[in-house]
Amino acid sequence: MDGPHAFAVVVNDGAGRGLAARAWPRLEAAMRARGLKYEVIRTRSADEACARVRALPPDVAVLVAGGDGTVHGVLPAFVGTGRALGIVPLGSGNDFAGLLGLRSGDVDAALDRVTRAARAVDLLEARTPLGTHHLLNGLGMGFDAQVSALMKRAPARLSGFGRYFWAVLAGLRDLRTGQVRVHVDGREVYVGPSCLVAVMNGVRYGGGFRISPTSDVQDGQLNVVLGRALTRVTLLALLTKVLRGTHLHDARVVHGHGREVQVTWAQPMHAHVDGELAGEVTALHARILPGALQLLSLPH
Ligand SMILES: Nc1ncnc2c1ncn2[C@@H]1O[C@H](COP(=O)(O)OP(=O)(O)OP(=O)(O)O)[C@@H](O)[C@H]1O
Repeated sequence: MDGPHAFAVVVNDGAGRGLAARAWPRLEAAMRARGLKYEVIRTRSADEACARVRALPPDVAVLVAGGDGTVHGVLPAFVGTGRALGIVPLGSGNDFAGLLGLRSGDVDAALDRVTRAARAVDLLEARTPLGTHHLLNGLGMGFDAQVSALMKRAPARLSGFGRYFWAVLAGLRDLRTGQVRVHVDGREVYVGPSCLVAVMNGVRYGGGFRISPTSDVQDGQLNVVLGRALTRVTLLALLTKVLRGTHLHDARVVHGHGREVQVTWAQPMHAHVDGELAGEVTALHARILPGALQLLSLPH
C-alpha cells in the first residue's frame, strides 16, 4: 500500500524549550529535498492544533513536530478517523521517540519513516471524574505524577533524562502512599497500600525508565504495573531495576495485562497522562482502543 501524498506539519514552537522552532528550517529543507508536498500549521495550543487537523481533507497525513505533550495534545483529532500521524520528535523528554526508536532532533530518521503506509497501533482511553483522555504511551498515579509535576521545576540547565532524575530525587522526599484497589478485566489484581500505579501502552517513560518492558503498542492489551508500599530507599533501589526493565519479578511489584483497568484510591492521588498533569483523582478507568491510531513512525 502507498504512503501519504500530502502532509500538514503541526509545529509547536515552544516544544523542547525552543528546539522545535530552531529545527523547523532544517525540517522544512529536508522535506523539500525529498519532494514532499506539505503545508505548515504553527499552533499556540493543543486545542488549536486539534481544530486545524480536523479541518484538513481526510487524505492529508499530519506530522507533529514537537515533544510528547504536542503529540498527546493532538491525539483527540485522530482517534478512529483513519488519518495518518507521523512524529518528528523535537521535545525534551521524548518518550514517544524512545517508543519508536527515534532520537530527538534527528529529522532525517523521522522523515525516513513517513512516506510508507501507516500501521495501526493501540491507544488508551482514560476516564476520570475530571474528563476523558486519549493516550499513546501511558499514565501514572502517585509517585509518577509527583515526578511529572516536579519536572516543571527542574533547573533549566538539565535536559531529558537529567531533568527526570532530578525530579525523581525531589519526589522521593515527599513520597506518599495510598490505599488502592485495582481490577483488570473485572478481576481484582491488587488491594492494599501503594505509592504508584502505571497503566501503559508503551514500554518506557521519564526519558528512559522501562516501566513496562512487556508492553507492545500493537498487541491490543494494556499493562498495569504498580509498586506496593515502599520506603524511599526501597523505591530508589527498585528504580535502578526499572531503568533496565528487570523489576517485574520483584516481590514489591504487581503487574498484569488486559483490555481495561479500574483503579480506585481511598484518597485523592496526583495523575499524569502521557506525562501531562491531569489533576488529583480517586477513581480512574482506562481501556485499550485496539488499532485506533494510524501511525507512520513505527520502525520498518
Ligand atoms: N500544538 C501545540 N501548540 C502549542 N503548544 C502546545 C501544543 N500542544 C501542546 N502544547 C503545550 O506545549 C507544551 C510543551 O510541549 P511538549 O510537551 O511537546 O514539549 P516538551 O515539554 O519540551 O517535550 P516532552 O513532553 O517530550 O518533554 C505542552 O506541555 C503543552 O502545554
